[in-house]
Amino acid sequence: MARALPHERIQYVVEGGFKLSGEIEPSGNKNAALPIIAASLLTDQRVELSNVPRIRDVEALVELIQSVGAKVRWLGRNELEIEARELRPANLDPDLCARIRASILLAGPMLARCGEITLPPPGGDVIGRRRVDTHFLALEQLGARIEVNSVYSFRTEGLRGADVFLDEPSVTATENALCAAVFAEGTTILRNCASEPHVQDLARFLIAMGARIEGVGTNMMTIHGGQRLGGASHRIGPDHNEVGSLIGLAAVTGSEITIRRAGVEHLRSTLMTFERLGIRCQIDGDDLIIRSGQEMKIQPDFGGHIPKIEDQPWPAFPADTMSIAIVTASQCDGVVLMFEKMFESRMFFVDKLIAMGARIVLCDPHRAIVAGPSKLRAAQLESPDIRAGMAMLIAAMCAEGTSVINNAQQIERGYERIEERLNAMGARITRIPPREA
Ligand SMILES: CC(=O)N[C@H]1[C@@H](OP(=O)(O)OP(=O)(O)OC[C@H]2O[C@@H](n3ccc(=O)[nH]c3=O)[C@H](O)[C@@H]2O)O[C@H](CO)[C@@H](O)[C@@H]1O
Ligand SMILES: C=C(OP(=O)(O)O)C(=O)O
Repeated sequence: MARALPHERIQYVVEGGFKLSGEIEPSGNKNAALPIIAASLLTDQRVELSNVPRIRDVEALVELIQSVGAKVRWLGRNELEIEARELRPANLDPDLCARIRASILLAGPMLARCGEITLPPPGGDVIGRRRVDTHFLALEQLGARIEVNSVYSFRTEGLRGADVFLDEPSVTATENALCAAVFAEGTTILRNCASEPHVQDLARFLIAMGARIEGVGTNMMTIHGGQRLGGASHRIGPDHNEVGSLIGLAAVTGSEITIRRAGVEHLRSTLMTFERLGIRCQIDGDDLIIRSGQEMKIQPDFGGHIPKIEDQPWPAFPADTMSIAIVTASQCDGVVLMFEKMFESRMFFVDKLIAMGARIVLCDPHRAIVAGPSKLRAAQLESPDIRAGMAMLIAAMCAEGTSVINNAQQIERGYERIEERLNAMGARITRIPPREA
């Protein structure tokens, strides 16, 4: 049985009102690293991954793949070596599986390599109902039998290609189906699939291992399966949600920063959304420069109508950047409707922003009207999930006084050494307990 990661409780003490300056590079994308680590189980050869974010979700998934027999070694702070010569489809720690959404990503690769796997239900951010139906739909059509009790048992006598229409473009279900399909005999067509940068990154990794995949970056991928996959070296792409968080943070604190290697090709919808809030970033190659003194004026729709910022499946504005857009809008001049269509609990954290002085009306679980700008006061906060936690950190950094963010381990599920990296640019965040050297 894997050694469970401790449930450490972490607090950030944040002194507000300090401007940032300097350069920062986003970490590797959490939601790319997780499926790519899981997909490393598809080969018995050596895989080397770089730019792997050293975050809690990654540490948890690393423990899980070790518990099924993979040999894993950190070669450097962000370099991971994985060798899955022999795998056994057992011994998964239910507590660890329940902590991360990505534990479900073991289904496709383990079905492919071992023909079976039993998984306790996955966890992840508590932001509303998290469906697994699309995973079952896709894997069943690719030849798996699935029994659902208190655990999910997946079994197959042999995966085979199929023409699969996903009932929704689920990110992790697309990733599971992709891993199963590259191993399956024959051709698979995945229709209505997700195409987020992390899905594309996984596909590129699989191609580097020898898979044949067409349509990467679109909502229809064709996979010619059955190739024996080999080892590969792969660099995880930058985290566009972290870039969005840094843009919001720079704007509300009136800072001037440069985000190096920002992965500009994947930022169009993000940049467009911040422009709607009156925040313009300068693109310089793959770097982004956010100047101080942004206009911060919400751009109305034609005719002066109240504009709407809504998340949608890729390539539209990503749902995971919505909480950041909300806190940023609270510091901009004007009114905007924020519309989050996916998770019914993700917006509840706005009550904390309201308590800090933000002018927000939560209309229903999916819609909030934000009227800005408002002066924020320091507060005692509790981070419910990764992105709300980051939004609170941003609020605390532009508030007057010293705030305390409890449950900051949630933030650390997705953002690597964030207090250290922001402090290097002038922030005043104290982590309790301090990090071990
Ligand atoms: C480990 C991992 O990768 N987690 C991500 C993954 O979770 P996860 O894969 O669990 O989320 P899913 O994609 O399955 O679920 C979200 C569903 O809502 C749909 N949808 C999305 C946006 C929108 O505005 N309206 C809408 O209806 C999506 O197309 C999808 O069908 O994808 C989510 C949606 O991007 C992200 O929040 C999570 O961070
Ligand atoms: C919802 C998120 O992650 P997860 O799916 O891993 O819970 C997120 O990254 O914002």
